[in-house]
Amino acid sequence: MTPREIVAELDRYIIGQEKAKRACAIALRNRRRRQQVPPELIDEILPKNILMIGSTGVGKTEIARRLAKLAHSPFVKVEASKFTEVGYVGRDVESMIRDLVEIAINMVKEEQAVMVREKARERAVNRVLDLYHPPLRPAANLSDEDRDRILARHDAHRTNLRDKLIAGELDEEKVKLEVNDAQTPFMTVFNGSGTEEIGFNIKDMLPNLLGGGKTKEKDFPIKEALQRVQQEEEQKLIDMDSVTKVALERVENSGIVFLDEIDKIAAGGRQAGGPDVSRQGVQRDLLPIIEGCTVNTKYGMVKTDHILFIAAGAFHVAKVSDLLPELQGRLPIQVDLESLTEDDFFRILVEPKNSLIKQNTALMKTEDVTLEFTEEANREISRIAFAANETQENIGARRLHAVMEKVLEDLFFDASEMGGHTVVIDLTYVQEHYGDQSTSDMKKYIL
Ligand SMILES: Nc1ncnc2c1ncn2[C@@H]1O[C@H](COP(=O)(O)OP(=O)(O)OP(=O)(O)O)[C@@H](O)[C@H]1O
Repeated sequence: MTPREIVAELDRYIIGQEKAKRACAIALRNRRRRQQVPPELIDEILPKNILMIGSTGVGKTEIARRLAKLAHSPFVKVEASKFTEVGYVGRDVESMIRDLVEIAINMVKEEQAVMVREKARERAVNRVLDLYHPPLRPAANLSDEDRDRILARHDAHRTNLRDKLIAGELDEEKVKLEVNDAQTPFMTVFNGSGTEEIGFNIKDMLPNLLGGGKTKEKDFPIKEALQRVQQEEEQKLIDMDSVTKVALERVENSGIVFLDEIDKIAAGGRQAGGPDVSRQGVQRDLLPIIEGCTVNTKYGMVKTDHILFIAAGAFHVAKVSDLLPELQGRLPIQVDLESLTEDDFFRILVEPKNSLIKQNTALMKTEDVTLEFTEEANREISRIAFAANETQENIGARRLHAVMEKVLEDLFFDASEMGGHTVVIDLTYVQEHYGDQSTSDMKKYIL
């Protein structure tokens, strides 16, 4: 996609923040451009990583996440303040690459699962049918004629059952499945790096010790049995070697890491606590990863050269210049995100493809309740959210979620008994349902 197309696509979800959207679109395109230049030049061209500066809830993560979705990129969001310098107890910075790989593995596995789903479903139907009505083994002393006749009848019956099974008519019938009887003990292994991987490996190595080898039979309704067996068959059909290969390639060539709260590891960023030296240590550890190095993961080595890093922070206390100059250099594209206005709130409420209004309307539809918001109601919700941010903590557009939840609380409670009705959320509805003195007389609003 060209930067223009990327921005147009981002516009469908994110209101305003034009500069940030442009910067991200350019960075994404430049990564591709850099991958295509002659190899001897690649090292000369610094990757164009981004630093987004803006308060909480103004769309920083949303832009990065949407960008990743557009590019089908593995995406991970990590908080820089959670890291500790190598050699100290806690998460080391390389773990973000391991997390990214894990995400990519799941992503590719899911894609492959979709491709083998039909085949897995067919196998699951056959297996569950065998359990429900096993194939017949006629007695050996029968004449050929009798055997053929019995088999034909049995087959016809099975075909009939098969159709019923597929049609869901046998969903409530029971079959026995073997299930793993493992009671995996809760175990945490602390060490400086990659805690999660060590826990995992021990489990792999010593399945019997952890009861992983034992199975027992259990009754399941056919509907659930089908799902379980299908999942099992999907796992069998998925080629893990190819999943790993594709996932590693995808991380290296199109991975995106969103490094939030980068300001908290800057010198002068008071919130993080701890001495400035340790925060500087984390910054130093970040340098090689952002610049391009090789990280060892349990799936293999990963080169970080082409991973796109988007760092973000509010920089209310610390300043960008408090970051190590080398780190600033690795984040050459710096963009300020604007604070959102009341009008932005209104647009965020209604315009995006996944806007809160659309989400809640869809939720209500599942109860056969039609929800209609009037423009005045949306204006009022935006006004309340904006005012709350002024008087309380400013949490950006997240405030809209909080206000909306409160406004719709009664409705969410009652909706299950209101099927077939239309509810109009107008100005008075919002005013009456927001705030502690909500006078929840729903009847007035039901059409
Ligand atoms: N400009 C915007 N357009 C549309 N939705 C937005 C915008 N800004 C924020 N939102 C919505 O608000 C919520 C929070 O936004 P987001 O996660 O991007 O915050 P952020 O700026 O990354 O803050 P933080 O650094 O605290 O994570 C999201 O659900 C998002 O949908």
